[in-house]
Amino acid sequence: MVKVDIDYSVYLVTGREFLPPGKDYYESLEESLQGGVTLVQVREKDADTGEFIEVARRTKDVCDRYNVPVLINDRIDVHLAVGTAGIHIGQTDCPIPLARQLVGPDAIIGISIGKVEEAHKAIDQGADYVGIGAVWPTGSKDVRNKKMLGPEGVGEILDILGGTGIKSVAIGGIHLPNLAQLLHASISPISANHLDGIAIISDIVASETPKEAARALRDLVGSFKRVRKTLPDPMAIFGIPTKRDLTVDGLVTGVMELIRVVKRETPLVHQMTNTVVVNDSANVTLAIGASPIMSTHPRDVADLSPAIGALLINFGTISDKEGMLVAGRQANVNRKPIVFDPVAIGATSYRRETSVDLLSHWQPTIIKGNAAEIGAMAKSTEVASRGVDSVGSGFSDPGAVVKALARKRACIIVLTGESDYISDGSVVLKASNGHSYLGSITGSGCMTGTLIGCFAAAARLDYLSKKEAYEDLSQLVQGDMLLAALSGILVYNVAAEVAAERPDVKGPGTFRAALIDELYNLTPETVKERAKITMLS
Ligand SMILES: Cc1ncc(COP(=O)(O)OP(=O)(O)O)c(N)n1
Ligand SMILES: Cc1nc(C(=O)O)sc1CCOP(=O)(O)O
Repeated sequence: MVKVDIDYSVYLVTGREFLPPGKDYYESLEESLQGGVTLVQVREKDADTGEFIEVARRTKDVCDRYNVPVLINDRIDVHLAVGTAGIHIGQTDCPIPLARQLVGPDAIIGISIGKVEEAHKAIDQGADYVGIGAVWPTGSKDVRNKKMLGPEGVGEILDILGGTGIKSVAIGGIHLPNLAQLLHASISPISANHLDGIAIISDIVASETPKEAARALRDLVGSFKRVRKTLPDPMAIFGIPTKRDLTVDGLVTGVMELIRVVKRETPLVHQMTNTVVVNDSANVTLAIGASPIMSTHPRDVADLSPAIGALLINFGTISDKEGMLVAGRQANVNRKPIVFDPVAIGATSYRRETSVDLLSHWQPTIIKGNAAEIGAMAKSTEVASRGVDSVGSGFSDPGAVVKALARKRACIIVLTGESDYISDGSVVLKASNGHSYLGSITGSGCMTGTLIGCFAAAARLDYLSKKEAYEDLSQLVQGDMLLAALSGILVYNVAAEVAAERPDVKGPGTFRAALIDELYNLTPETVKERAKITMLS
């Protein structure tokens, strides 16, 4: 026997107990193979040995017709009796070295892991692949004694596996609506290693139409893997959406174009923001030519999602967490950019917990914060917070902080301050426009988040309007989100400079009104003339 070459893309773990009433197991299995399942594990928790062997044998007969390998869950004796491609074992099952002796060198051995230490052990012991879980809660297995990893936890484990040749699938609570989020957000921070596939019970087995369920999963995983393989920069977090001139001049030209796109397309920007700034946020949105909608009810936000261009979630006065959970999840499902503004996250444990909860439900595209907020997200002790403000002199190396956090969170990070720092995990930009009056009006940072949201919507629309563009279901967002973040920062700060120079501006009150006027009147050319950008890496 030779070790079979396995495609882990869509790995069906069987579960006869989860079939819809009246659905035959073998019929469901065959339909799922027709839909594109690439690997099958026979998992029988209640069958006695004879029944397990019979189910495994018939399962293998069906899978053989589709050239799809079969593995056996836990039971080496059943694998040996039926002659399947290998086994899947858990942490408390037969240890890998003994299993290897029993199954021989050519059988596939996969092991369940949920911790970094278990990943190291799987490497040392020569596993062929690992099943990383549980990603999310699931009704298919009692995982209450396990830590839910979330996509970020999966990414930490993927970094350990990077370069070892060991394949990886994620398991637990994976369904079509959260699949793009999982694939994107689990790209590992250091080596940009990504999942080879997903292991699924209920999304396929419990479906009345397993062929369609399997096909949708297969298309999405296939597309994701194809995009990753063809990236010019394999370390990039985002699939490169469009050609980009990565020079300061090129970026400024891109910002000028996005300013025009906002005015032309008037994107609808859904903002769940705090009560202090709702009115100002809506006004700055209108001033640059976008259209605001400030809805918060969970039912309302779900219905709105297909129509919006981008979503801003700012939890300055958290009163609508349910709505934020739903809105973010729907934005991921509909592939709309999400700007997350974790206002004063370091100030209270409730804010920290809420942030963890929100970010385990959906993947942000851009996180924007001041030094205290970004410091809290990066678990840095360099900067402390007082209410919504930062105290102290800031980070010693802000560029390194935003770059590392961008890789860890698989999103763009914007750090605001006297100078602003923006990173997509590869490039780091420093932008140094602005005026001290911005520190004297309330909600200044929140309005920056709003404008970044407007430009994120524009960047997506701009990309999708290009001749060569197509909507790729495996990409959480498309469009140049680094450029969107830079545009929001530049437009806001340049408008502030122009406003502050006006003779009628006497202090924060007149400045606030003048700022909205200058956002309204701002031209791409003025932004070009005044932009102070440095590329740090
Ligand atoms: C691909 C894959 N990953 C993980 C598991 C879980 O296996 P295990 O920990 O042995 O738990 P049981 O499946 O035996 O309940 C799996 N089966 N497949
Ligand atoms: C069998 C299994 N093992 C898990 C682990 O975390 O090791 S989670 C799980 C159940 C996966 O089922 P579903 O796709 O329906 O969520």
